[in-house]
Amino acid sequence: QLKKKKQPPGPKGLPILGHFHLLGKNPHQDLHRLSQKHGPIMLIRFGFVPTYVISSPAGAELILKTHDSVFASRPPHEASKYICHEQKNITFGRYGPYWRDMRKLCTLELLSSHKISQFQAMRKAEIALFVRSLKELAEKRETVDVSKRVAGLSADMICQMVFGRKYEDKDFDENGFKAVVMETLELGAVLNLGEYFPYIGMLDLQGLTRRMKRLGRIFDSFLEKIIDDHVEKRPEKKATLDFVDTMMGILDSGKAGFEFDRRHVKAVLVDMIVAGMDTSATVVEWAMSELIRHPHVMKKLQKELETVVGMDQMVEESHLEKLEYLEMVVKETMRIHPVAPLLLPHESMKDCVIDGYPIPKNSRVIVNTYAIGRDPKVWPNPEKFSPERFLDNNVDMRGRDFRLLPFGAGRRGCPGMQLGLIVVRLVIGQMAHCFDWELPNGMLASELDMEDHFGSVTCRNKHLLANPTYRLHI
Ligand code: HEM
Repeated sequence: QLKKKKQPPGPKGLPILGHFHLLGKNPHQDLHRLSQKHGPIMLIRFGFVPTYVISSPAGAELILKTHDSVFASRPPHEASKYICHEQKNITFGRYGPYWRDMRKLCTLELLSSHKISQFQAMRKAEIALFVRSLKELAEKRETVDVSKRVAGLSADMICQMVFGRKYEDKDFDENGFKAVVMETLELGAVLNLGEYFPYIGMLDLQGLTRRMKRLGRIFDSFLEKIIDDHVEKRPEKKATLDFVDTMMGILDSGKAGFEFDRRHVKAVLVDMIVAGMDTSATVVEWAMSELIRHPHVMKKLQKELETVVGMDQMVEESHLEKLEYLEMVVKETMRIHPVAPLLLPHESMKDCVIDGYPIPKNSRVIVNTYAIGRDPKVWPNPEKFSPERFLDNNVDMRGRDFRLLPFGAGRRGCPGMQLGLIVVRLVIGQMAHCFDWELPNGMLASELDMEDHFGSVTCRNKHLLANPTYRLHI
């Protein structure tokens, strides 16, 4: 029956290869351009795998809400196979009882409001250290590598939640902690021909399998060591259990109620580090870039901070609720610069009809939130950075409004959203409150390079450099 229906439009592909050749370094932008020509539901082919690209709020709603249960799986993912014990992680887990149980366990035990609030004091302490070190650089009139500093702060915060301590680069592997996480993110997003052409996969022409196996070994020995350390030092005396303590407690108690051993713990720990670390840092990096490029927006935000927080104290988490303009700045940043512009790939588990078009079982579906965020039919004047567009309209960014989906929506929506939003609002608010920022060497706002670097997390292509000046009265 499906075969009789008309396929969605799409560009002309090459025999066998399909459409690989149409995608360059920033595929979200290439797909955006193609969808402007071919429409909001577009069919392309990577090798033998049909891929449906959705670029409208109505299309996204059909995939992530109306037919959520059909599209809640992930395609095979080589990187997770090697690094996360045969895709036993949540991010790339295939839909099924194991993924459902594990996701529920993480949501309840690791990413709940209760757990997040237990780490509030840690976040406060880390951010105070961060501000102090920026203040020292400001006094010396030094230029700050904002991207690098924010990534460092985010890594310190997530490592303390997950492992109970910070890690210096040298503790991890000779290449450094950050470098290993970055390589994992890169391999997680790379177009891996092996996933599309099984025989080519066996040849490993891109050398990816070799790199993935090596990363898998590095992560594994690092995590084994950490787990052993935790098991040795029983956590009874600890006031706050980190993620390793919590997971090992569940493992020891045998109460998980599903297959749950060290492999599963390790796979999920990789998830938490990789999904939690650079996502939040990248939102902050983009927000600071836009605030520096738009001084009137920065001023308005600082005014709000002056009124709500005051110049004689730093921003606290308890202030966040009242910082409405800050919330609008965060929404506007994620509209124009979604850190996961194509979300993560979804896969259909059954044949389904979407807007009259047949989508067969085992197809890939990509929701292009970058295209939705820049569609003039959805957002008037979409290229303009203007937080005021969210004034008095209650557009939700938490998965209820399909015009703005920085965290996805539905069964596969981001389970770390609450934590991510606290961190990004707190760090952006703090940076704007404590400092004025200027581009270095008299660079004009219009000269700041705003190019994307696509990956599992789509960040700035070039680091953001800026000069801070301290502005608080304490
Ligand atoms: C502001 C920061 C963040 C943003 C913008 C973000 C965004 C996203 C997006 C777009 C997805 C994919 C949704 C889909 O495929 O439909 C996702 C999935 C996920 N995120 Fe986040 N995320 C953030 C922070 C975090 C944090 C802090 C954690 C945990 C520590 C986390 C853990 C996860 C996990 C485990 C998944 C996979 C969910 C699944 O496949 O079931 N994220 N995130």
